[in-house]
Amino acid sequence: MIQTKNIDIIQENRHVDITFKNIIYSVTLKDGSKKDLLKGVSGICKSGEVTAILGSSGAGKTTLLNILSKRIQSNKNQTLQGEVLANNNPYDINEFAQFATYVMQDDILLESMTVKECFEFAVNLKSKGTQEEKNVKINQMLKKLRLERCQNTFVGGLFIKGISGGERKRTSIGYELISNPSCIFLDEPTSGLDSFTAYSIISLLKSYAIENNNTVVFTIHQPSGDIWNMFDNVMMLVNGQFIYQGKGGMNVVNHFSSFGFSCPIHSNPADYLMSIMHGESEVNTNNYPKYFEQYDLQLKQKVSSEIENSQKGDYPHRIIHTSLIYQISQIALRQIRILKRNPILLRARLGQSIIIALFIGLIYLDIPKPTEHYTIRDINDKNGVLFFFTISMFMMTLNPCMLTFPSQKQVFLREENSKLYSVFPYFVGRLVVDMIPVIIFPFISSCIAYWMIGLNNDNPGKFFFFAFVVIIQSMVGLGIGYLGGSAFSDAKLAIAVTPLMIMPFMLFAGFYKNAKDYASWIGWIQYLSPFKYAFNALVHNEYTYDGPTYNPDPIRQLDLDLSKWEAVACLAGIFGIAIILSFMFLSLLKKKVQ
Ligand SMILES: Nc1ncnc2c1ncn2[C@@H]1O[C@H](COP(=O)(O)OP(=O)(O)OP(=O)(O)O)[C@@H](O)[C@H]1O
Repeated sequence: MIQTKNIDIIQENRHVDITFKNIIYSVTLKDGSKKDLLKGVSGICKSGEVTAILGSSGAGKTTLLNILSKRIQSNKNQTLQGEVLANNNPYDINEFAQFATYVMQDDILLESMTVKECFEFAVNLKSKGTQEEKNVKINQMLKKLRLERCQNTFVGGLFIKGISGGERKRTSIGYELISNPSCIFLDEPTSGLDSFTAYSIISLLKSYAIENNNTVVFTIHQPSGDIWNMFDNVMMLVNGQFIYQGKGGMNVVNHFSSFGFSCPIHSNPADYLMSIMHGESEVNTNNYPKYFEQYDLQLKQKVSSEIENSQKGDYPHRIIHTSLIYQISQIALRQIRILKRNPILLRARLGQSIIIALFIGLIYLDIPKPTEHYTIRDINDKNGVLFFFTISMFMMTLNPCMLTFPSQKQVFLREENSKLYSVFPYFVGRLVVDMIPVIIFPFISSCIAYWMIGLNNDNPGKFFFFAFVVIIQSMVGLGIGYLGGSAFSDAKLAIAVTPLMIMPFMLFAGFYKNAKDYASWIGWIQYLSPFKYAFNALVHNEYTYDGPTYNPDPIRQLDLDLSKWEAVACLAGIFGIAIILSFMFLSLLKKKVQ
């Protein structure tokens, strides 16, 4: 056992043979019928080899890869039978992460991180050694993947211009390879890339397989001749069944020519085989029974004996326990970077806080105090501005949160799946950093508007309590943003629905209608409204003067019964509940994705 300051690692034999026996996977469709996606397939992916899973579109390649990486399990809509083993031992999704990693087809990376920072993040959380050793690893990976030139360029995305598609794919692969897993599974690592980049990626994977006897398995659509020659092991799927499995190169060609399907000279074997495999042509589908028959006759037995002779023993256990504090600090540091690198968003929020505060201040400029000549309209104005503050501060936090939380959620799911960290540190690391603007901006707005409006200045405590309530109300906006972002699996739905769901609670704040006047069948909703509690706290703070107060007493008129601290406690409670629920949804979502 090797101990480092932050990490515990147990490492044993690196070699892993993945075997699977008689995998039958079927799903129940919407109309209640059953569809068999894999029909009893068995096979082996050996260590030190590159295994390519080929097949026409919809043949079941990704499904097989997902089953091997334990992302598919039986549930009420799908049944999975058969065995998947690593060195003859069963494993689950958590054990999978101890010796293997999965690179999805979509490159899910944070757009405002540079290539090098992505590697640093992964290496810090999933690798042992001193910082110097880690730096060496990072530089080696950058060199291997030919990413040195763009190492300090942002990954980029919708809002930030970044690296090219090929560089992005290599970054995604490097992000997983840097922790040096024994097995790597990749879903279509070459899709959308030019032939040279595709070739360089497959040759990198080939050398990764050879170097340490690692196991490399990927799905691929239409490999070029050069790429085809690099496959050690080829699996070909048609309609959820194998038509070939065994050594690559000429062995595949020879197998098909043995029963009359000879590849024309000068043709790329992969192109030829795809042409006799795809299901669009009736000639092909008529030939499928022949392919299956020949597989059973010539290859099935060989595959079975290879499975029998596969490596036995334990698979490597790379148990990595970085401390919770370390994980939180890494996530928080990354969040700070993201925050700093979205200056437009930050400046927009700052501008918004100042402009809204000035605007409110000018509209409600110098409302007369109880000692001055005032009218009932002045009290109404004051109620209005206090209520408007509770809404604007809430929405100013909710909106940016709704914009960023769902997109980062995908990154979280990917990284959690790779066991870089768990839900709790992610949550805390993010929350701590997201709270910074939530505290600063409402405070700035309060500083400007409070004095312009001429709110209660009996003592400095009045202003600070006002700012405090406004900040907690913003925190509730953040909590609800987190809740919406984690409860809906679809980001667009979350952005569209969450603000709409919030609107009715504004009606129950006790401003538009007196708190005592709601019908009993619906009045209970007010107790769930953060606007009620924030408004209640602000009203109590404002209308409790040391000297004479307004007449009639606005607190009595509004029937807001809670004391200011009781209201603050309820507000903080809503924030706490929103955060806990959001944490639970994120944990559930994680399980669902697996
Ligand atoms: N949960 C599901 N419910 C219904 N059908 C499904 C489900 N998952 C996959 N399929 C269907 O199963 C078939 C195999 O899907 P899979 O994604 O494995 O194909 P593939 O070989 O990877 O195809 P492609 O190369 O186009 O990505 C497809 O027809 C797909 O539509």
